Amino acid sequence: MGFLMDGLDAEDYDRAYNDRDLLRRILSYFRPKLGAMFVVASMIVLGSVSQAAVPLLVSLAVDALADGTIAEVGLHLVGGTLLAGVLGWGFNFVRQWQSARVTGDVVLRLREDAFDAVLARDLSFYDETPSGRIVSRVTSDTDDFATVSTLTMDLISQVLMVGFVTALLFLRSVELALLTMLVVPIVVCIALLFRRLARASTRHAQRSLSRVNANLQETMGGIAVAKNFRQEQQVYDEFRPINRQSYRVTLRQGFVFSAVFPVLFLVAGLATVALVQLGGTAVIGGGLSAGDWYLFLQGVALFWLPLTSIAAFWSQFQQGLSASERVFALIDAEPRVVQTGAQDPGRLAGRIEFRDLTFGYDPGNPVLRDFNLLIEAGETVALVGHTGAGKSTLSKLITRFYEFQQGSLLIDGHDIRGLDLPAYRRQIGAVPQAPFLFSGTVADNIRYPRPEASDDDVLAAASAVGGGDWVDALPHGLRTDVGEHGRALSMGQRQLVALARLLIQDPAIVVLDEATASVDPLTEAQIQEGLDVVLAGRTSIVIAHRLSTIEHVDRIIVLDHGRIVEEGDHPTLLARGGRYCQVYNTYFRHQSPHYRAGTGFVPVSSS
Ligand SMILES: Nc1ncnc2c1ncn2[C@@H]1O[C@H](COP(=O)(O)OP(=O)(O)OP(=O)(O)O)[C@@H](O)[C@H]1O
Repeated sequence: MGFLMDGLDAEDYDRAYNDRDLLRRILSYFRPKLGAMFVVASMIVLGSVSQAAVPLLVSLAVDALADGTIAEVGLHLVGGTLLAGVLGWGFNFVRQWQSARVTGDVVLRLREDAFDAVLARDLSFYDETPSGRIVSRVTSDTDDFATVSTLTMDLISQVLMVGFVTALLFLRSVELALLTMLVVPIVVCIALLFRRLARASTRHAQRSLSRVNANLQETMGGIAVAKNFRQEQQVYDEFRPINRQSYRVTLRQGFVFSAVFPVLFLVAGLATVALVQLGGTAVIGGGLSAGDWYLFLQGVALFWLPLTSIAAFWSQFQQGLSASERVFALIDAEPRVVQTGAQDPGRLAGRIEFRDLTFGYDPGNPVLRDFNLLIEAGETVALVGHTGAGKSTLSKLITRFYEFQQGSLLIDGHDIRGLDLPAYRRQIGAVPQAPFLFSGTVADNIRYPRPEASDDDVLAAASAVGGGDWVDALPHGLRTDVGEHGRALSMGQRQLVALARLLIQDPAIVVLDEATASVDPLTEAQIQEGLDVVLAGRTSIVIAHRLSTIEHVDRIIVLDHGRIVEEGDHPTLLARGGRYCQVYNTYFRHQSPHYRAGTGFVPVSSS
């Protein structure tokens, strides 16, 4: 059991809604479709009446046969039965057509809402939630929700049908009708019990499916790495138990669902036997006509079918309910980054001040503790330090992707929490180590932050970066297709596109994570020139990996375990022989053009 449920826990943002809230929420999606739903409801009523009319007409025919009047009424009854059948088909057709439209529109809106919610989530949400699980919520869960609405319409139609048949049965024989009704509480109890089991097993099945999706998504994302290291077998070994778990959980769900039917059929079978016996005796004794008896037996079948399918309906209904619960939880997830105001920052000068700031991805385990740092407007600062020192963390706080727990972060003297976030972010140019390019042309990607930028603007930006020679080297210049994730361009070219994109954005603050991937010397020179152009006149925070960068910045900040252990410019820090020199010896020394293996160490004082 433990293994069966491994990894099927709820996500952090999952929540359980009570049935009433959930239904109210679902209904809010149907409210705009009231007109079409009215048509569907009318069709359901008319369809159920015409369906119930058929056995009634046949029972009249049986009575007419018994009392010899069939010759007079036969034709009418045949015509009536035919008409009821044709009308029933027509009503059903209109109902299906309209309900498909209602369902389609509702799912469309729900999926849009879910997608909007996904886009609105903070970066921390993506750190914690595998993307496959998110995809699963936006796609298959909204589909399951669609099933609920289709089934709900079916259920209403079934309930109406049961209502009509019950009325008919009571009209014919109160005793037999009461006997039939006796079984209803038993069926309802079974259905209710089943409802609980179904909901739990359905929830597990959905979670296990989203685990499969998440694993697939990650595998596809890292397939190149896996193949490089010949780790296909390991990837397969990881996938296998997750897939098998999904199989087992789904099987369990199937078992729960199928267990209910035999029980229901047994109850129905026993009731039918009793009715045949009692009804037959009544006909022989003359208390009931043959037609009525026929109507009863037909009626029981008509009566049982909806009841059993109502019980079976719970399974999918529960599936849809827990799916909608999952989608609503995604939509309602609380943002972690909370703005207390929406002050227009205007054009930023770019002064950044961390004041006694404490932050941890896990609040109980801070990465930065009472951290203080002042970066003046227009200053270029390089962050260096060993891996895990907190360099990226600083940049993520400046871009406001994460919420800090204590202290303050001031931008031009204003609390970052009080700024209009979209307006602030528009003035932050963030360049990750491996710049992400969207499918499209080089020009499309450069234009990305400002879609209305003219071709001349784009060309000017591209030319300003590294002299623009790199554009000529592309097969179709700016119209070159970059392929999925920019795969058609070299890493160096992608970086140049990202720099040109920054120029179009014209941010006040640039946060740049320098690429560690080595590029050829020409591209390296182009990137360096591009950087000089892009960073000029802006506040720049560079997570530095290149010697040429640290040699030219205004100030180097050496971080260690979330603390500033040294700061100053390159020559000063080198002369000091402190922590910077250790970092230099490890990461930058070998990038010197005069480097020979085992040489270039700067002395580090022992203190
Ligand atoms: N998304 C995250 N969730 C939890 N912990 C994280 C997350 N990102 C970073 N950390 C932790 O925070 C600490 C600082 O990480 P950070 O990424 O800022 O270091 P860094 O100096 O940028 O390292 P690198 O040079 O390797 O990128 C590390 O201990 C790291 O394990």
